[in-house]
Order: sequence, then structure tokens, then C-alpha cells
Amino acid sequence: MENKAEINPEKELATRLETVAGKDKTVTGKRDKSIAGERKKTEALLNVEDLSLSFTQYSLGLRQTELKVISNLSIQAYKGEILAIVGSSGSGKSLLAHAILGILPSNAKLEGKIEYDGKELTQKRKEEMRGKEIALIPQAITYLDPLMKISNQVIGCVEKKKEGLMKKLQREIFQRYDLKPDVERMLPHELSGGMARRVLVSTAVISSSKLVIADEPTPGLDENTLNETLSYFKDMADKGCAVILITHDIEAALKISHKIAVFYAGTVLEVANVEDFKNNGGNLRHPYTRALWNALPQNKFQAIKGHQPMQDEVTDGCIFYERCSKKKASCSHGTPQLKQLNGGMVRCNNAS
Ligand SMILES: Nc1ncnc2c1ncn2[C@@H]1O[C@H](COP(=O)(O)OP(=O)(O)OP(=O)(O)O)[C@@H](O)[C@H]1O
Ligand code: NI
Repeated sequence: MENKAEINPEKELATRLETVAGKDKTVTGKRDKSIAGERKKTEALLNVEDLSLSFTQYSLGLRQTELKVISNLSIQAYKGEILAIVGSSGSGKSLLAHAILGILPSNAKLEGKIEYDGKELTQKRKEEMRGKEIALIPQAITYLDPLMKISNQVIGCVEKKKEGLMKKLQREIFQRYDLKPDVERMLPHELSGGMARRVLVSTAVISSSKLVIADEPTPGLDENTLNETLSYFKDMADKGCAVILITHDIEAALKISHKIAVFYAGTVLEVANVEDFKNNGGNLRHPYTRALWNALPQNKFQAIKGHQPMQDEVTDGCIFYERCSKKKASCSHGTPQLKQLNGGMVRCNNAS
């Protein structure tokens, strides 16, 4: 049943070469006007519902405690769309990616629903799909094996009869991403940071993945390389992939994404459409998203006081209560539900 990842070499090569050949590299962010509400009719390729994640920890080797890092988290990713995930450090972005890929540490306890292509994504299915239908472009380039030649890492394990074909494809992709022919024989330590990122992107492209999760692929890149990197994701989405782009860079996310999910302390506070950020962010639904908008350089970096609650700071109300400018007394009790509003989602009692 799960042999969709099976490759028909000739057909596959033709379509994938087309994917990497001569695409327009601009990132104007022009998109069809699909909004979350309209898209509801289409089935999500990835559906995460009410996900919770905790780690079992032992203090002084005696007492066992549960550290909850993700709670009641729901997101959907659609074919042909880029979903950006933004949020402060420690809000659970990478852990969500690791949960989808099935690469969490053994002391992690995962609850809730993850569905891929309409079926539950069990640990077994995650392992089968990883690096094939579902690809991760990891946050740290140290994920590359330091002792393996680049070409072998990008191509991965393939049957002998497909090796020649994959090699040809890898060379086309490297050319497309300005990686010189000698890069394929190099070891990771010989690459610059930018080259290593392009190698990681190539790994996702060659795998013909349908769901691509890129974890912070752009930090420290100059403007050109940033736009170039973003254009790779745009290409992937244009070819029908569902792309999840995890980033701190909201401006970059706004250039290419369709939807922006805002994470805070391990949950989603808002899923906005990119259009909602226009007109001074007037259509944004949550005070935190508005605060993020105000903190952008063009909006004079107006930050808000306070910090995201730590995992062990128990809150009995809205998770954003302490920092909220719109809070009411009732917000200090009970967690607001994630609800649909104006073609997006919001977790706020006062949003209407
Ligand atoms: N193995 C672990 N054991 C205990 N806590 C963990 C573990 N891995 C991550 N955490 C905690 O879970 C929280 C979420 O981590 P995560 O890496 O998902 O954050 P993030 O949103 O990706 O942050 P960043 O933007 O810095 O990459 C953090 O507070 C982190 O300290
Ligand atoms: Ni992270």
C-alpha cells in the first residue's frame, strides 16, 4: 500500500530534471489568493491535531518529572503551499519537525494525532517515509555525516541499478544550485555555510519528497543567498510539494509563504494568511502576532515586555496572559480554544 515512494526511474528523472531546470528564481511572493477557509475543502497532506509532547526527566537521579514542551498543537500543511512556522526560541518548532519525522529522543512522550495523506503517521510509517516522501532540511548543518562524501549523502541509499540515474540527477541539481562539480567529492568540513545549506536543500529535492520541512534554513545568509534559498522552497511548492518553513525571519516568511503559524510556548496562537500582514497588520487576529508585526524593522522594532513562559511555569489561563495588552479577567482561567476566524485560526477569547 505504501509503495508511492517507489520510483519509476525514467519518468521520475524526467519530471525531476524539469523541476530543477531553468526555473525563475525571483521571489515576488505572488500567489493564488487561496485562504485557509477556502482550502478547507481540500484534504491536508499533513494534519497535526492536538499534539502534546513531554520529556521524562530525573532530578538528582531520584524524582521523575514530566516536562511538557508542546501542548494542544494543531496545524495543517497543503500541497502546493508554504506554511511558515514562526515563534520565539524554545516555542517547539524544531520538536514539531522531529515529531513528524519520528526522530525524537527516547524519553519523549508524544500524544495526539499526526496524519499524512489521510492516514495515521505511525512511527513505522515515519521511518519508511523519512528521506523519501517526507524530507527534513535540518536546523544544524552538523546533521551531515562528517565522514561521508557529499555525493553519497545527497543520493542516499539507492539500488545499484538506479545509481547512474541518481548521479545524473544529483549533478543537474548541483548545477542548478551553483554547486561546482568538485563539491560531490568533498567532505562536509570542506564546505562553506552557504554551500552546506544548498547541499541540504539538494538532498530534499533529489528525494522527490512531497512534504519538505525546512528548519531555519536561512540564518546568517546575505540578501542574495537568502532570496536564492527562498526560491528553492517556492520551486518545491510550485511543483506541488507541501513545504513547512520554520524560521525566525518573518520578513523572509512573508516573501514566499501562504500561511504563517505563530507558535508560543509549545502551542499555536494564530494561523494567518500572508495577506493579513498587509495594511499594517490590521487583519491579524492575536495580540502576539500583532506584537511580532510591530517588532519588525519597518515598524520600528516595538517590542513588548516580558518573556515566553518556561515549561515549568504552570499557567491556568491563556498562555499569553502575562504579556497581553487586551486581556480581561476571564482570560486568567481556562485555555482558550483554537477557533476559526476570517479564513485563519486564533487562540484568543477576545478575537472576533
Ligand atoms: N531532549 C529534550 N529534553 C528536554 N527538553 C527539551 C529537549 N529538546 C528540546 N527541549 C526543550 O523544548 C523546548 C522546545 O524546543 P525546540 O527545539 O522545539 O525549540 P525551537 O522553537 O525550535 O527553538 P529555536 O528557535 O531556538 O530553534 C525548548 O525549551 C527546549 O529546551
Ligand atoms: Ni529550532
